[in-house]
Amino acid sequence: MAEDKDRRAILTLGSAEFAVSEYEALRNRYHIDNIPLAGLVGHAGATAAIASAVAARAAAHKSPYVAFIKFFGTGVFYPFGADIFAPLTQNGCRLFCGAGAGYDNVDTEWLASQGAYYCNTSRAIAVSTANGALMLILAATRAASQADMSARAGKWRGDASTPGGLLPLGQDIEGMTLGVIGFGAIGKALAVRAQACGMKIIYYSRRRAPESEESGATYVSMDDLFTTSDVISVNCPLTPETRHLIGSAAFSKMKTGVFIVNTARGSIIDEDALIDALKSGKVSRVGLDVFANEPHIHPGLLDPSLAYRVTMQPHMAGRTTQSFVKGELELFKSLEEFMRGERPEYAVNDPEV
Ligand SMILES: O=CC(=O)O
Repeated sequence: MAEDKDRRAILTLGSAEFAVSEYEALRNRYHIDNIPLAGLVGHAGATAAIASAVAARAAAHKSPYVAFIKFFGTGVFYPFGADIFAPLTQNGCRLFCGAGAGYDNVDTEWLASQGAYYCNTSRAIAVSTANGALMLILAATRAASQADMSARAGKWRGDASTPGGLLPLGQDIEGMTLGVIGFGAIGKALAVRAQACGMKIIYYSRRRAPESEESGATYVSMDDLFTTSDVISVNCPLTPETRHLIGSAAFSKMKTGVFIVNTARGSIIDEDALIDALKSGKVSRVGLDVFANEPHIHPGLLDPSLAYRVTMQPHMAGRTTQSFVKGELELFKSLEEFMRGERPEYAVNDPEV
């Protein structure tokens, strides 16, 4: 093994737990320091741990970290911006990779201003998240939440004393129009799956996808998507433009009885407006994997008068063993590309220097 001084140094928050042999191979080529997650408390704890790892390396006269990886399980330390990353960027770290698709809690613009890349792992979780969205589409259309509550309460198919009363018949999605908002890797994977179930797919995204990637889905305006969809699935990133994209104005354009599924980010939907739309019957049922104020869930969605029309999960759609293996491999791919002096394929920003 090369002397430590010859090996470029990487700092990680957490450690690989899925693509373990590939990680061991990296350890032979690079010097990797891990900050263990156990015992690390909150954003302040992670900030202090990174600062102290950088300082310890400098005190030992070792070359500074050139790359930083945050593994799965580090969402609890959000947000990741100047305060947490400055000790690294100030010492020349120019690659930041994070497990997961969303990067709404990472200041990628600030990293770019420091000359650093941020790379996500959105392809890795595309299949699992699309499967999770399809599961919620089926759950919403088949009234799965109400059926589950009724069975657990010993009420079989319900009665007047069960929230929602007698269980409604489910609705088959075959022949329904699915409106997909956001047509990245996840939206595309969902479109293919929903089509296999006989749905007609329309989508809206900032840019139309190349025809070869549309898999038969039709590009429409946002308004057309709102007015013609029987089921709407949110699959776009959370940005200042998409915050509360689905609010009272959007609900007023939708078909009465529409089904809504969100596996992207909670704040893309205005939850107060969603609760009003559920109460008025504009929205029939929803499948929610994400919430505006995680891990807290809007009390209106938990209220027994509505809960039976809401299938919910604690942000699980992208979390499978398989997607976590792929996610770690994507982190390593970005690292290797950067180490070879290339622009990493999964970089989401453009470093300024
Ligand atoms: O929500 C999950 C992710 O962003 O990876």
